[in-house]
Amino acid sequence: MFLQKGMLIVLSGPSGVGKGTVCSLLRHEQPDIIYSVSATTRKPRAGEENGVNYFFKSREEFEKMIKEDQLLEWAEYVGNYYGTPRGFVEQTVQTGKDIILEIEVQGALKVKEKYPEGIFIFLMPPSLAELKNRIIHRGTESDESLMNRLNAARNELQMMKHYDYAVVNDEVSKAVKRIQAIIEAERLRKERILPYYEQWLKEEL
Ligand SMILES: Nc1ncnc2c1ncn2[C@@H]1O[C@H](COP(=O)(O)OP(=O)(O)OP(=O)(O)O)[C@@H](O)[C@H]1O
Ligand SMILES: Nc1nc2c(ncn2[C@@H]2O[C@H](COP(=O)(O)O)[C@@H](O)[C@H]2O)c(=O)[nH]1
Repeated sequence: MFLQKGMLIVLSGPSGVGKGTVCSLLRHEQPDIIYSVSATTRKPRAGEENGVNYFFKSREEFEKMIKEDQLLEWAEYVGNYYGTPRGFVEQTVQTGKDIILEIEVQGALKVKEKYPEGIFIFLMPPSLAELKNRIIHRGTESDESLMNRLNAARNELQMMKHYDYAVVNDEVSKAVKRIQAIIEAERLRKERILPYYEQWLKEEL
């Protein structure tokens, strides 16, 4: 647990919904937001770079990170570990900058337990059939991984109720605009409304 200065934003949702795609455009549109790079034991996909897309680790290295409490959250997802390096997130919010974590649902709910002041956004597919199309057309998964990811998606969709916001990714640019509206509203609440509210409570009537 750490004292919040910048906002911690969690973007989560089932595999293939478009979290990475939406985050790339958001990153372009909103360069003031910092992106957390996760650690994983998954093998790199073509074009992925260590330290840019993920910090790629062996299972032993990842388990050492868990033991040394280096991760803010971690989860085992369809056979691999994924986790958020704690130090970078803590330093970023301490310096007053907003950070976004693009993570799956089990990990997001762990962050919510530790850090309920975070902003939790669930990215939804227009339909399950479209979700399946998107993972297939990405062309990165084996048949087994595809089935595992779709099975996980059914459970993950039920966890949507634990999030602050649900955003449909029908069109990438529209989804990004919705997320930007959420971030703007949350910034206004935090910077312009909460400080006055605390002041009013101290006033003598
Ligand atoms: N709004 C959209 N309409 C059509 N296709 C989309 C849309 N958003 C993303 N896609 C496509 O869907 C596929 C999955 O997107 P992406 O890799 O961003 O998903 P993800 O949620 O990050 O997946 P994972 O959790 O597995 O990393 C990609 O091929 C991407 O181009
Ligand atoms: N709990 C966490 N989940 C993470 C993290 N980084 C990424 N992810 C999620 O894992 C799945 C699979 O990712 P893929 O790159 O293999 O397709 C996806 O939902 C990611 O968002 C993390 O640090 N913690």
